[in-house]
Amino acid sequence: MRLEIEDLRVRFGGVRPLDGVTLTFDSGLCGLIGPNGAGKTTLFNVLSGFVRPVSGRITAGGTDLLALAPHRRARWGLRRTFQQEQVVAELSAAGNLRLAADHLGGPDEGLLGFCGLEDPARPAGELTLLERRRLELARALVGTPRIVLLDEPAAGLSETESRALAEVVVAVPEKFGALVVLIEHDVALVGEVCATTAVLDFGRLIAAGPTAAVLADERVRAAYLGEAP
Ligand SMILES: Nc1ncnc2c1ncn2[C@@H]1O[C@H](COP(=O)(O)OP(=O)(O)OP(=O)(O)O)[C@@H](O)[C@H]1O
Repeated sequence: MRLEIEDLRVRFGGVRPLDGVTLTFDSGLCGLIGPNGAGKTTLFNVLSGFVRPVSGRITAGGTDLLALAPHRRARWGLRRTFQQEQVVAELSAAGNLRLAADHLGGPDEGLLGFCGLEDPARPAGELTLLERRRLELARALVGTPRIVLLDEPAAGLSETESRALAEVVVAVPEKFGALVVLIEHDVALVGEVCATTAVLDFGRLIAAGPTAAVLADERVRAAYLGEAP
């Protein structure tokens, strides 16, 4: 599933969170990194339809994504998670999944198990942070996901927990045939799990390609890792 973004521009008053971004995500698990305020979440918001760009084109597997209303993008197979938790504490894990599946089809019997949640009956409010993140991921995989946007799913998790969650994330592209874009602050984790990575800085793309080369790029080190070029 190829996602092509062309000359994308977003303005919030005088702020330009995306300032002419052209970028292709090809397939598999792709990293999206950059300093705070670089425009990563805004890009997800444009892709999922929460923010309308002033100009640009987005084509996903040949479909003009911007021409589709947000709910039609979801039905088409666009999924995302948010930085703020979406799970309902009073509902069971399975109940949360059913809620997400209401308009999107499914849920698949094995989805919670695939995400590492063994007890579908447990209320979400009793789950650990890692388990809730597993549930958020499961919610983003209901129906037929074609593009899955994950906005810092490992935020607040320990290193061990992040790796445990990443184990599931890396298995998503093959299992579902979906493109996964992962926003992640832990650059080491991105280096471990993402074959390709794109870097935003001040609303512009400063590097993209094979992750190892991108992380070694001088502009990336200067902008993102705080090292002098
Ligand atoms: N609704 C909004 N109104 C005005 N400015 C906004 C709005 N949303 C985001 N911004 C600004 O747009 C820029 C990009 O923000 P965005 O959240 O996309 O960055 P980010 O790369 O996801 O950052 P972080 O890593 O901190 O989540 C920032 O300068 C932010 O303050």
